[in-house]
Amino acid sequence: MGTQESGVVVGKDDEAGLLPLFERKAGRLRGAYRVFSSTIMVGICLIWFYRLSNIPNGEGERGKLWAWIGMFMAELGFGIYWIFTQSSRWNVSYSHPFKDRLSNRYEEKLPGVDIFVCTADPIMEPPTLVISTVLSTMAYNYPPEKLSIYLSDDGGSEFTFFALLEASHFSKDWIPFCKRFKVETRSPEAYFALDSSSLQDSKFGQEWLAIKKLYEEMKNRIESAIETGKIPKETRDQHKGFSEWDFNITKQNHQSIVQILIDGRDINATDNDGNRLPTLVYMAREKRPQWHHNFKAGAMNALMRVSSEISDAPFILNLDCDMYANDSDTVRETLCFFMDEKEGHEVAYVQFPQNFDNLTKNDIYADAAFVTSGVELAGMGGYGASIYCGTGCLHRREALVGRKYIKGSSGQWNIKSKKNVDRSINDLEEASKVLASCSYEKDTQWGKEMGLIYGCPVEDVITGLAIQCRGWKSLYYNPDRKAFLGVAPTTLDAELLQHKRWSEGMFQIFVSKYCPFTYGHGVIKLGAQMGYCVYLLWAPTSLPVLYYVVVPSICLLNGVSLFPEVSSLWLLPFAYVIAASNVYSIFEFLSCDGTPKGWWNFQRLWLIRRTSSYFFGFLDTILRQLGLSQTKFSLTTKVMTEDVLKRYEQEVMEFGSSTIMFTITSTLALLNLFTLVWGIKKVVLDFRAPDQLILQIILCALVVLVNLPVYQALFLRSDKGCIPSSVMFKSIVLASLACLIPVS
Ligand SMILES: O=c1ccn([C@@H]2O[C@H](COP(=O)(O)OP(=O)(O)O[C@H]3O[C@H](CO)[C@@H](O)[C@H](O)[C@H]3O)[C@@H](O)[C@H]2O)c(=O)[nH]1
Ligand SMILES: [Mn+2]
Repeated sequence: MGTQESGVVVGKDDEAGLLPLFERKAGRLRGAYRVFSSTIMVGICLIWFYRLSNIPNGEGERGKLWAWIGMFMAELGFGIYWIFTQSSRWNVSYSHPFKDRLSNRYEEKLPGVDIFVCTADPIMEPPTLVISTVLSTMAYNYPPEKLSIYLSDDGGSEFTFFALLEASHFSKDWIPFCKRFKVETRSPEAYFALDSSSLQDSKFGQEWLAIKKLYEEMKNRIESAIETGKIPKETRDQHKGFSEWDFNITKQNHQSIVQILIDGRDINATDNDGNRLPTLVYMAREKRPQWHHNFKAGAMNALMRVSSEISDAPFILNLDCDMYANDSDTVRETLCFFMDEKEGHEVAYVQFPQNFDNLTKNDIYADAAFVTSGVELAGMGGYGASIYCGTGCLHRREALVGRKYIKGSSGQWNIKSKKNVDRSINDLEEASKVLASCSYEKDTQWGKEMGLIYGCPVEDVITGLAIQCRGWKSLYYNPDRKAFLGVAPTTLDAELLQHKRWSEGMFQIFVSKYCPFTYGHGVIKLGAQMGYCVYLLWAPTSLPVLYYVVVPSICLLNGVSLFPEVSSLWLLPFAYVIAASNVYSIFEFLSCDGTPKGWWNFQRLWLIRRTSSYFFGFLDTILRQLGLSQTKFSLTTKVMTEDVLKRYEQEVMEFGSSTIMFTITSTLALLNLFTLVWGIKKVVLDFRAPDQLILQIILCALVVLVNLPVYQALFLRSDKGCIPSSVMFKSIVLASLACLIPVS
C-alpha cells in the first residue's frame, strides 16, 4: 500500500472513480509449477501402465493377483485425488484490498455490519473466552453506531449472559483505551498476555495498568460466579434479563431469550470518552427436546432473523466464540471487496483463513493447515469459489439468506437501514423472541433454500457451495497480519474427533444432491468443482491409504513382491513421483511459514487422520446413507488441564484415552514395525538385499519412522498422556494376527 495510498493523489483519481478497491495478483511461479506438475502426471500414468501391463498370472499367484489389483486401485485413487489437488494449485491468486481508498470514497456512507458470535457450552467454551472475542469486535475501527454484535448462546447459560453483561460495562473503558492508543490486538485476554515489559511509567503505562486491573476484576467476578454456581443477588437485581432464568431451565429445554444489552440507536449509550457504543445483543434461541435444533446452522439462522429485526445490516461477519479479531481494520478491508464498483456486486462472502494463537512451534497436531490456508484456499478463491469455513467470514446478508445473484444488479449495500427508529427496546426484544422460537421455521424454507443448510455436520461448506451455485462469487483473503485467531485442539483425541466430523460431513456433501460435479455443473468452474473434492473426498481417501500401509507389509512377510525390482526401469516413475512430490511438498510447506519438523509432524498426522478419523467418517457416512446413523456435532473443547497443557507445550503427543481410533493407529504402527524387523533380519541373514522387496522394506521403514512417537507412547512413556495398556494389548494381538495372514 504505502504512501501514494493516502492523501491528495488518491483523492484526485477517486473522483473519477477509476481506482479499484482491491486487486488480484497471480501466485508466483505459476507457469513453472504447471510444467512441474505435468511431469508428475506423466509419472503417475506410467505407474498405472506398469500395474496394468504386469498383472501376475503365474501358477499359484492368486493371492498376489488380488494384492496387485488392490495396489492398482489404490494407486488409481491416489492419482485421481492428486489431480484434484492440482486444480487448486493451478490457479492460485491473492487479493489485496485498499482500505484507504475505501475511507476516501465512502467514509460517510459506510454500511452497517452485524457481527455474529456463536457459543454452545459454558464449560467447553468458558464465558471469559467468549467475551474476549465479543470485546475484540466491539473495538473494531469502524463507526460504532453502524456495528451490532450478537452473541448466540446455545448453552442457554446464565453465566454467559452475566459475562456479556459485564463485558458491556467493561467495553466503556476498553474501547476508548484501544482507540486512543491504537492498540492491537483488541481481545483483552490476548492483549494482556502480550509482553508488557516496555511500558514503564508513561501515561500509557498507567492507563494500561488501570485497565488491566479492571479486566482482571471483571474476570474474577465471572469466574467466581461460575465456581460458586451462583450470580450475586445485587447483580441479578441490576438487570431484568436474569429473570429469564427464574424458571428452571436447561440447555435443551428453554424459552427464547433476547436481551439488548446496549442499544446502539441511543445517543446516550456512550463509552467513557463520550463516543457512541455498538449495539450488543444476547440471544439464546428457544430449545425444546421435541424440536431438532440443527446445531450451529440453527443458531446462525436464528441470528439472521433476530438481527434483521433489530439492526438489519447488509453485511454479516460470522465468528466462532474462540476466534477473536486480531486486526482492528479487518471490517474496512473486507468491505473493499464488496464495495468495489466493478466487481463488488457479485461477491457473496469473503473468507479468511482459520488461524490459531495456541499453536506450538512445530505444530504437533498439524492444526495450522499452512498449505491449506496459504495455497489451496487461495486457489479456490482464484476461481471465485472460496470455501466457506464457518468462521472468519464476512457475508452479504441477502446472499446468505438465500437470494439468487441477479446479473446486472447493483448490490445495494447502501440501502437505508430500516423502520425501527422509534420502536422501544422491549418491542424489539419481544418481536425477536418469536423469530428465535422453535416453531418459527416450521413449513418455511429455512435450512433448505434459506440461510445455512441443515442436516450436515459441515453446515459451512455446504452453505458456501449452495451460495456459489446461486450465481454468487466468493473470495478468499489471507492478510499478512492475521485477522482472526482461535483455539486449536490440543489433544490427539479432540483433533481426530474434529477431523472425523469434517471428513464425514464433507463426504456427505459428495454423495448428496449437492455434489459439486452435478449441482455445480455449468455454474461453478470445473477447477473449483475439483478443488472442492480435495476436501469432500477426505473420507474415501482412507481406503487406499489403509491398503498401502497394510497389504505391502503383509506381502513382504510372505516374500511377495508388489513393486518393480531395483534393477528395473519401472522403478523410475515410482521413485520420481514419490521423491518429487515430497520435495515439492516440503518446499510448499516451508514457503507457507511451516518448519521442517512441522512438515514431518504433518506427515504423521496425515497418516493417522487418514487411517482413523477419515476411515470412521467414511463408515459413518455409509451408515447414514443406509439410514442407520444420525447427524451429530461434537463440540471441540477449548479448555485443558495443566498436565495436558504442559505436554502440549513440550510437543509430546497426548493419547490418554482408549478410543478405537488409537487402536487402529497403534496396530498399523506395530504391524509395520514387525515386518520391518523381519525384513531387516532377512537382509542380514541373506547377506544381500532381496531386490524385489526393497521398495516394500523402504515403505515399512517410512511408516515406522513417521510413527516413532507412537511407539514411545506405547512402550516408553508412563505419563497420563501415553497409550493405555488396554489399547496396547489389543493392538499387539491385532498386529500379530495380521502377520499370520498367508499370501501366496
Ligand atoms: O450446537 C452447536 C454447536 C456448535 N456451535 C458453535 O459452533 C462453533 C464451532 O464449533 P467447534 O466445536 O469449535 O468446532 P470446530 O471444529 O472448531 O469448527 C469448525 O468446523 C465447523 C463445522 O464442522 C464450523 O461450523 C466452524 O465454524 C469451524 O470453525 C462454536 O463457536 C460453537 O459454539 C453452536 O453454536 N451450536
Ligand atoms: Mn473451533
